[in-house]
Amino acid sequence: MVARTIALSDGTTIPQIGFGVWQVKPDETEVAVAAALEAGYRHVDTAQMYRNEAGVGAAVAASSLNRDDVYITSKVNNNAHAPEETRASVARTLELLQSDHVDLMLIHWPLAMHPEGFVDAYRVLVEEQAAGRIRSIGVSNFHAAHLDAVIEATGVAPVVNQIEVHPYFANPAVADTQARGIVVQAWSPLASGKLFGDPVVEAVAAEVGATPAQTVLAWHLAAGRIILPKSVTPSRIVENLASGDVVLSDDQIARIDALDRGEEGRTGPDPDTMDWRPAAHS
Ligand SMILES: NC(=O)C1=CN([C@@H]2O[C@H](COP(=O)(O)OP(=O)(O)OC[C@H]3O[C@@H](n4cnc5c(N)ncnc54)[C@H](OP(=O)(O)O)[C@@H]3O)[C@@H](O)[C@H]2O)C=CC1
Ligand SMILES: O=C(O)C(=O)[C@@H](O)[C@H](O)C(=O)CO
Repeated sequence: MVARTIALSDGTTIPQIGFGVWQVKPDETEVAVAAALEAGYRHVDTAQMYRNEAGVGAAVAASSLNRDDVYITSKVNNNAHAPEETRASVARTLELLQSDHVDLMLIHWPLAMHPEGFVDAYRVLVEEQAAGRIRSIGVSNFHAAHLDAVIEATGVAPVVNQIEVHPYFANPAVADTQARGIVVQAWSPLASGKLFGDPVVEAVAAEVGATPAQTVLAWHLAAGRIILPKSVTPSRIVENLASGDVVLSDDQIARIDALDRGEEGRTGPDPDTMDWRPAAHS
């Protein structure tokens, strides 16, 4: 398959298909990421919150690939927005990844009850980028006001905004993000599995001779979004990467677009009310 990359506003590029590892158990992460690298993925999406950065780092280190052949994203945890905590958390991420840099570091959630914290954390990411420990800076679960706050405070625009997007939730934040020249990364691109069995998805999949998962992922790719499908099943890991070869017609894309359920389609928290602070970095 053709390796797809997307150009980011800071002059770097990112593979359009990444391997997501939320809910991959820490002791199963190295095996899952090794399978993904073997299948041909060159982009892994982890987070301090997932407690599996060590498995990602171990898989890359044990592979025959060079560190620079693999694009790794992590995310600052919700309990690390104070500047000294952000700095320490980045250092811990690099230690766990066995690397002197992370390709992309995101602010994971803006947090509804602590509106200033994410701006402080973002300022630290700008410093860490200048020091070479972070190649690119991004955000996650940001709405328009959050995006404007970090851009106004630092003059540095995030290169990506990782948000929930899938056929059941088109997410108005997509347009707000793209209007600022920021690339959208779709989290839960398969709606965490809730799309399987949908008659429209099944019908389009049959028409193009692809699986339902590949069809939904191809729908995202056609819109220019980065996707982060997660699987611990080796055959699905291979199947999902092959979505890059699936081509949908304008009519098929429009039929999948029409599945949007608005806010009812969300599978995860709303960033405007999300205020969860998990336990400290492992
Ligand atoms: N920034 C944020 O706040 C968030 C980021 N994310 C990111 O997005 C990634 C993906 O999100 P996630 O919610 O895990 O959901 P996905 O939409 O990727 O769906 C994953 C689920 O679908 C199943 N699945 C995967 N591929 C197939 C297939 N080809 N056929 C049938 N079933 C399949 C998996 O099962 P199995 O593993 O058993 O094969 C799993 O149950 C995360 O890993 C994380 O990187 C997610 C949530 C929030
Ligand atoms: O996976 C992530 O990155 C998350 O932030 C999620 O765990 C999120 O907190 C959630 O609950 C999604 O349903």
